[in-house]
Amino acid sequence: MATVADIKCALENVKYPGFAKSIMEFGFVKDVQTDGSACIIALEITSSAQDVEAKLREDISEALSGLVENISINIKKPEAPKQQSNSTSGKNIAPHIKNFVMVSSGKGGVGKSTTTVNLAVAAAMQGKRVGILDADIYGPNIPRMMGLQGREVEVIGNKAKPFRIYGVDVMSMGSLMQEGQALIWRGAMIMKAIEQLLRDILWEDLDILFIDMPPGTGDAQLTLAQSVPVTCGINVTTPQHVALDDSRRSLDMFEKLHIPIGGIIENMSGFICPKCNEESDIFGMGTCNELAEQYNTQVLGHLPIEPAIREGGDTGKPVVYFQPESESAKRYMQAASKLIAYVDEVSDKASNDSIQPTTPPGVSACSTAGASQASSSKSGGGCGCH
Ligand SMILES: Nc1ncnc2c1ncn2[C@@H]1O[C@H](COP(=O)(O)OP(=O)(O)OP(=O)(O)O)[C@@H](O)[C@H]1O
Repeated sequence: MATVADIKCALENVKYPGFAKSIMEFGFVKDVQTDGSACIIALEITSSAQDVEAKLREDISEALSGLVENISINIKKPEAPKQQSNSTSGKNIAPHIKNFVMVSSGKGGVGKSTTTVNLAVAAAMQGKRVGILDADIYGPNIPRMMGLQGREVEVIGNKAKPFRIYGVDVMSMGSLMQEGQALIWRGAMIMKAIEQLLRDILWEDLDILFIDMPPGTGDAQLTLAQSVPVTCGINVTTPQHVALDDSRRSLDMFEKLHIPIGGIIENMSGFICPKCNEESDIFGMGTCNELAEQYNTQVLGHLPIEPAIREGGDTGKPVVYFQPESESAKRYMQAASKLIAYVDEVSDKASNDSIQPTTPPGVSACSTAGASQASSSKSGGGCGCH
C-alpha cells in the first residue's frame, strides 16, 4: 500500500521538462492524496505550454506506475498567451519605460551598435523621449559612438544616472567597467548584469528604450525578454547570404520568445562614394527583402556603406545628428519613423507572460543546473521559453 510519502518520494524523480530539478524541488506539487491504490496529485506550474503539461503527465504516470493503480493528475497553469505578443501580466522591472526595442544581429560586426545609435538619435529628433541601453556586454561600443568615452558615471544613492547626449539618455556596461577591462561572462552573471542595467539605472519615463544586445542568441536575450515586456525586436544584417543565414536564427529567437518583429535593417547595402556620390553594389543589395517576407515583417531601411557613418561612430558624432543632409541620415530618419509607427501599433500588446523563468531568482532559466550549481552553470540544455 503506497503512502503519501512513497508517492512524494517517487515524484522526486520527475524532472520539470527542460530543467535539471524535479517538480518537488521546484515546489510545483501542491497536494498528494492516496488511499493506497489510487492517488490524486495537484500540481501548479508556471508554463502554459501544452507539451510541458503532456510531458509531466507522462513522466508522473511512469514514475508512479508500480506504486498505485489509478492516478489522477490535476494541473493548474497560467492562461496561454496570445500569439505575437508578450502580454501585460508578465514581469516588468522597468514599468515607467513605455516601449523596449531589442536590437539584435545574428553575428558581430554588422553594424548593430551603429544602427542603435542612429535610430535612437533619429527617434529623439522626431520628438520621442528615448534611451539607449548598451547591453552588449562583450563589446560595449556605445560610449565611443555617442562621444561618452572617459566620462564618469554619476551615482545617486545606489543608482547610476544615465548620460544625456544628443537628446538621448544613455547607459552602457562600458561606462560601468574600467576601460580595457575584460570579463568572462557566465549565465548567472549575464542575467544579473542585464537586470541591474534596467533596475539600478535612473531611467526617466521614456517612450522607447533601445537595447543594443550582444550578437547572437543567448542568455542576455532571454534575460531581457524575461525582465521586461519587449515591444519589438529589430534585426540588423548585412546583405551577404551568409549573414542572412545568421539573421534567421535571430529572427527565430524573436518568434520563440513571442517578441513581435519590428523590422530588418539591411546595413552596408551598397556603397556611396564620398567623391562622386554614386552608389555601387559591394556586398549585394536588397537581399533581405525576401527574409522580411518570410518572417512577415518589413525592411526598415537599406543603409549604404558610407564613410560618414564610420567616422560618426569613431568620433562620437552620429551621422544622423551631425550630417542630416547625407543620404544615410535621411535613410535613418525614414527607418526611425517606420519603427515608431510599428511601436505605436503594437505597444499595448507587449507581454512576456509566456517566457517567465521557472527557476529561483539568480539561476539562469537557460541552465539545466540547479540553484546550488548556479555559479558553475553553462547555458545549453532546456530553456524557460515555452
Ligand atoms: N553603413 C556603414 N557604413 C560605414 N561603416 C559602417 C556602417 N555600419 C557600420 N559601420 C562601421 O563598422 C564597424 C562595426 O560596426 P558596429 O560596431 O556598429 O557593429 P556591431 O554589429 O555592433 O559589432 P559588435 O557586434 O562587434 O558590437 C564600425 O566601425 C562602424 O563604424
